Amino acid sequence: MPARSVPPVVSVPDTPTRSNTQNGPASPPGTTGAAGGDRAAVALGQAALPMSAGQPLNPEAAVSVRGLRKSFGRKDILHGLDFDIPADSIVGLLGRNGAGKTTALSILSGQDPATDGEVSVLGRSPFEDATTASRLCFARENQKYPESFKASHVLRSAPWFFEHWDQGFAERLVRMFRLPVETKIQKLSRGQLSAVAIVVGLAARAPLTFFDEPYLGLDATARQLFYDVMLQDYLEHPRTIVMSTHLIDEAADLLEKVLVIDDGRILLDADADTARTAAFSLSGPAAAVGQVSAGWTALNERRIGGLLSVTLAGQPDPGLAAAAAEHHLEIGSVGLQDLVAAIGSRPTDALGGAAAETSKEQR
Ligand SMILES: Nc1ncnc2c1ncn2[C@@H]1O[C@H](COP(=O)(O)OP(=O)(O)OP(=O)(O)O)[C@@H](O)[C@H]1O
Repeated sequence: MPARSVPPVVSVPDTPTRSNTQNGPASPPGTTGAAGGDRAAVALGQAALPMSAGQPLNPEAAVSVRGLRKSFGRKDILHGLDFDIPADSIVGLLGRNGAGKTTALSILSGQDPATDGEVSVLGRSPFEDATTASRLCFARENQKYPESFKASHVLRSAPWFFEHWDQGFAERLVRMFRLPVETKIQKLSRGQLSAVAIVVGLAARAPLTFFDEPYLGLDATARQLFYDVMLQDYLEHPRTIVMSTHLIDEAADLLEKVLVIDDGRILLDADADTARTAAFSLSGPAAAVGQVSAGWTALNERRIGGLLSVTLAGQPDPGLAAAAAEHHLEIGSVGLQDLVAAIGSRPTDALGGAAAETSKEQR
């Protein structure tokens, strides 16, 4: 049986990924002969797939991006992104190191020009636009400040930049994060620099806030404090918050929508609930896992000795559940972190290769 590369179900809408009729072995007990890839694509759903190109900008969205490209010299970093960020939501921009998250945020915040494409932020083109700049806050730990600046200077000057700045809230945050406001910023630890960014990002109450990995250097207690206080303040003062993060499971409960970016491409664009049910795991003896998962789209696999765990797109149907039970295989849920790791772990030009290899080895 020839191995076949499986198209990237998470980034190619409506593409059947495999058909048992064409490729697979006999259907496992309890399953039909219908294409598992179709099932998986349906289960991932349109809501989980990246937006298709060619749609007009969405005037209702806080951020609307079409065909966004960015190159540095000859190096292409963003390869034509299409996505919307709904107003009054908390959105996670998720992806591995070097995926292009900061590059995208720099463009959305107007600090960098796009190489190509359309970008609408709060209804305007953001690059070097003073109106947009006055309505957004880009909070990051490596923000540049004048050499002599202390956090107290930052907090005193913030009201000039942010119309909705809440000084009392800023002071409460300073106490919560134990920020030494009279120490020069240059002397602050990485965690304290993150705390400065968090205080500014939250107390600014900007209509649109970008947090770029806001937790760098923060201990677990401080990170939880940040998530709690952000959610509380967001509920009291709804606004649009976009947070790039690697610590996905920590932040998962906050997120209403997730955008997964990898190698400058959007791999997943989904509301968080859809993403949480976009995949499941199947584990047990490798041969049985291979047999039962044949026809399903494998996003990732882990092998330890003779045991295999595969992450499969979609949700288990009764046929798969029965086959898994018969072979004493374990079906598990896949959290957001694992889903992102699974879809981001495959080479972009070989998505599905792991699945094909898995199936091949079984035959
Ligand atoms: N000014 C620049 N010149 C050349 N290449 C750049 C520049 N800025 C970023 N890059 C490259 O663009 C790619 C994406 O970087 P970016 O910082 O956007 O990734 P990221 O997803 O934020 O990563 P991380 O999670 O590690 O912060 C990387 O390969 C990086 O080396």
